[in-house]
Amino acid sequence: MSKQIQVSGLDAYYGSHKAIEDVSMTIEPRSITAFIGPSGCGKSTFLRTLNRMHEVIPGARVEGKVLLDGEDLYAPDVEPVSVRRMIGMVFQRPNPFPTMSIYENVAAGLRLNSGRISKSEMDDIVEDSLKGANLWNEVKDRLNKPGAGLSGGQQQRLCIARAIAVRPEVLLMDEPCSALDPISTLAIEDLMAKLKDQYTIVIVTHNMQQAARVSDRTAFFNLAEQGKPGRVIEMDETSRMFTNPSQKATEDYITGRFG
Ligand SMILES: Nc1ncnc2c1ncn2[C@@H]1O[C@H](COP(=O)(O)OP(=O)(O)OP(=O)(O)O)[C@@H](O)[C@H]1O
Repeated sequence: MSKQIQVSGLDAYYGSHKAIEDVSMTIEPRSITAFIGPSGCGKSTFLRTLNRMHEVIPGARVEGKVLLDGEDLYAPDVEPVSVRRMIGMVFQRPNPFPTMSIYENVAAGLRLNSGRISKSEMDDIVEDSLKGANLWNEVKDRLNKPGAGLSGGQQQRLCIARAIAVRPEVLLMDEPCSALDPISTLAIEDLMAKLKDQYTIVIVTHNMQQAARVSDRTAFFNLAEQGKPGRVIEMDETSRMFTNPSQKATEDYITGRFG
């Protein structure tokens, strides 16, 4: 259930504005890759090109290649919806469907993506997904209560349960903890460490300690200069990036000298 992503020569545009340029990287399965870098350098844009969410924005487009275990995600015969099923996404603000129950929130993605599923099969998947997201014990007695009644950290784990219910290959997380308190943040980080046994995980984070704690590899994005597109300055093992980066700009960013 975990696949490699290979990106080569990727540019992403909003209309005529080129937001990122010439990004190439390999994202390994069963590992966590972190994207760091100053605001506006294109981390979220790049993340959204990996599951074809970028093109949802009118006028937005991509050039270059994204391969999932060798398969071109931008080939003409590939449906963006099937890409988004294989490569799930968790956003900055927990966004459960507010009026739906906890159970229905987890089942929602499956109902959209799969054919008929029996009640008992659905029960099993909902339970497995909530267990997978470390939320089952907290909600098992109130599955029919609204998702909006959970705490922020619980809501984010509910969104992760919803994302994994469709059994994706990859989980993209765009600052998944930035709206959470430190305890909930640690719960999500523990969960990520557990999920990486099964999934390819990519996380955008502004929190250097978080990148250092959770990720195996880190990519540092930056603008070549103001007004120019963002690019990857350096990518390496996280331990090396944070102790002995090869680029001065990486070191300056990590040590808080800019950004
Ligand atoms: N929907 C959009 N329409 C037009 N331009 C956009 C859109 N979203 C982002 N951009 C532009 O693309 C560039 C990269 O933005 P992006 O949000 O990807 O950066 P980021 O590194 O994720 O920033 P942050 O860390 O602040 O979230 C910026 O110049 C931004 O203004």
